[in-house]
Amino acid sequence: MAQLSYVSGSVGLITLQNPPVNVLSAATRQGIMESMKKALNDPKVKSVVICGQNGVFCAGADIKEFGPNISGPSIVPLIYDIEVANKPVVAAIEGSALGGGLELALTCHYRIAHSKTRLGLPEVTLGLLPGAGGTQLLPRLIGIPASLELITTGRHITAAEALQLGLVDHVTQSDTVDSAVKFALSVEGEPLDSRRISKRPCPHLPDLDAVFEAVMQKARALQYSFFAQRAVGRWSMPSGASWNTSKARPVHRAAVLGLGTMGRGITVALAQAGVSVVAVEIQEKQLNEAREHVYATLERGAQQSGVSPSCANITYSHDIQAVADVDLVIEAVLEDLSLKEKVFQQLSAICKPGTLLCSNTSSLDLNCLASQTKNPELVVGMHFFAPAHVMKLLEVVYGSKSSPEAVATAMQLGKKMGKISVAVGNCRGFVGNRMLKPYIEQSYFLLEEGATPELVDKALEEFGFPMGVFRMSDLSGLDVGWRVRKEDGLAEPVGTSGQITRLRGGRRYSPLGDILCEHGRFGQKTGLGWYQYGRPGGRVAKSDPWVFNLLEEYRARLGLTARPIDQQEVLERCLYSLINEGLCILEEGFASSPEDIDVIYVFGYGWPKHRGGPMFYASMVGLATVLERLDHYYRSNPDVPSLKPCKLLRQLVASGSPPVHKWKEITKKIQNRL
Ligand SMILES: CCCCCCCC(=O)CC(=O)SCCNC(=O)CCNC(=O)[C@H](O)C(C)(C)COP(=O)(O)OP(=O)(O)OC[C@H]1O[C@@H](n2cnc3c(N)ncnc32)[C@H](O)[C@@H]1OP(=O)(O)O
Ligand SMILES: NC(=O)C1=CN([C@@H]2O[C@H](COP(=O)(O)OP(=O)(O)OC[C@H]3O[C@@H](n4cnc5c(N)ncnc54)[C@H](O)[C@@H]3O)[C@@H](O)[C@H]2O)C=CC1
Repeated sequence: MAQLSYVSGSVGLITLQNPPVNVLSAATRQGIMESMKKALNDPKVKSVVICGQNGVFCAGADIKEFGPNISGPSIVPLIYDIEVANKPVVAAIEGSALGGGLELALTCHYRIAHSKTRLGLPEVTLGLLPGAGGTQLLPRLIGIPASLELITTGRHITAAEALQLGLVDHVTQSDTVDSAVKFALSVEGEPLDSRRISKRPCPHLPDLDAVFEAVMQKARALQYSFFAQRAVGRWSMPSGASWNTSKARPVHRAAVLGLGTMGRGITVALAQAGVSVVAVEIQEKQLNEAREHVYATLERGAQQSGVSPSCANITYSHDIQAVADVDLVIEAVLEDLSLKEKVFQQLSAICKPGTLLCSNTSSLDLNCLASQTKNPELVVGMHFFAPAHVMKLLEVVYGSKSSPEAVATAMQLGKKMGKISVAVGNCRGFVGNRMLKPYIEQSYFLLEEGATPELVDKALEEFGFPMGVFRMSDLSGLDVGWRVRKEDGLAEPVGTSGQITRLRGGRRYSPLGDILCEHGRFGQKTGLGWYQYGRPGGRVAKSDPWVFNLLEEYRARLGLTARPIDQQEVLERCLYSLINEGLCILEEGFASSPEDIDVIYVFGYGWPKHRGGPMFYASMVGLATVLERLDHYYRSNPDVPSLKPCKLLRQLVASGSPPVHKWKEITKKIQNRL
């Protein structure tokens, strides 16, 4: 299971031979031990190279061997013997060096890796620690912060990253074993003391406590997130109705109305949950496309999960009368109030008594829709996120007349569809989109003041968002917000020579997003937005000089001088204004707990899970700090109301900044609406 051969006169080549991935089975460990012994005792051998057969170094311990009766030589003395060897030992790493495989490489005196190699300590994913030296050797080689990250996440890294970290000595594009043999020849006879990692001191870090505290905070945030995810199921409404006093109705048959982007995803998610669906679309072309799209998505999903597709459960129609006998309808027609009002009138007339009428609206007033029906208590919002069959989050929106039973039914259906459902009140943008508004607004203001989309996105991506605000806006389409701003009377044509006003209704307003849309730059779909994408539908964002010119001209037209803006300011302004809005929502009672808000942000908006969510993050940063910074920014921007710290934030700070799970005691006292 490990073979010793002799190459280039003085190199002993030990090849692990345990296909397919050369795991350290008992026989392989035995083989390595015996080959090492032979090579070290052989006077002809001046250096040793260890490699794996078939282009794979070693995938670690043989997981199949784990159990009470493990036999063969123990890995720790084996590894020790390699490190203390008095001839240089070089690891020739190809394919994978994982777990015990990487530990084996760490005991060698030198490491040469092929550029396509992946390295890592994935033990944590198996419920183990890298106990064969990994926890001790890696920090001595690459430092504590990088080791902590690799050990606690189990992340695999590329050879390029390993080289950058100092984990390998050299990366090659050519034959790894050849390179390692040449290298071994070049170091024969050289002193080895400095190459024995266990003999090195652990790198000194002046702020070691801070490093460990940051890791502990991450762990606390993940634990918080785990419980928050479960807490949202225990929903309550301002009336006092809650999950344990309200019974959900069974939903066997549901209808989806409007088979555009959202309706298709919702149809897929319902079918996958085993609910039979009546899918209704007025446009013949859209209906046919939707049928194909839904079928293909279900097929793909079934292939991946190994179950048979649920297409038999779906019937398609272009006639709204087809919804007459369903238990629940999810309306997903265009975002147009008069159209939706008409649709709700029709549904109320057609559906059998007791049918729940849900809307997927993202911004319209649910009470207006409910008022069009005979039974407004049966109307709730089911706000899915695109793509609806993938995204985990569902906001279940209750209007002023929604019955607890209707809310319970939508929550239960969401759960059945594999969603994390959060019950929220009916305010503009509900919870998630309402909080997004000040976040986006601040990012525009930062551009006016001197930032670039790249700078803002970098700060947010390094914070942990998968995409910064500008890349995200390009992905979801800039025209969507533009349409809403036009309807709200905010967006006015700017043109090239007209006067630009930056105050609307006494508030600061940035028309930058509107200017982009006036130029037909709607984001990825048009190939141009805050970045350029090469072609309509392109996905790779590249910096666009056109945007830089626009920003310069815009500032010049307004007499603004660009100033340096650092990442800290980006984070404070974008995140604290979003947090402030979340606290307003809590204060006003549109969300019943900080956990609800955090779950919405983690599962719907890419907030990094290891930072818990906006409310948890605020408490980690310190509510007093958030308050002080908001006060600071509001003083210099009195025309930006979203920077004005809300009452709840002041009260929380005045009460000694209690931990998140104690906020309810304070919010209960000041919730004054609904
Ligand atoms: C006292 C002695 C006790 C020792 C105690 C020391 C403690 C330790 O040292 C701790 C450890 O190493 S724990 C193991 C850590 N290593 C891993 O988690 C790597 C797991 N493997 C992979 O990621 C991929 O297979 C990999 C990326 C490597 C390759 O991916 P591919 O997609 O190319 O191939 P797969 O289809 O995944 O795998 C091919 C076949 O190999 C089997 N296999 C992979 N890793 C194994 C492993 N570590 N142990 C046992 N079998 C393993 C895999 O199951 C598959 O087999 P078949 O399903 O039969 O084809
Ligand atoms: N696109 C998104 O990312 C999200 C959209 N939403 C909301 O979902 C709803 C739908 O949005 P999209 O799917 O993006 O729109 P879309 O424009 O892709 O699809 C709407 C579909 O409704 C059809 N339709 C219009 N009137 C109809 C009627 N009377 N009966 C049956 N079908 C009718 C249209 O022909 C069209 O196919 C909107 O309220 C939107 O605000 C909610 C969350 C995210």
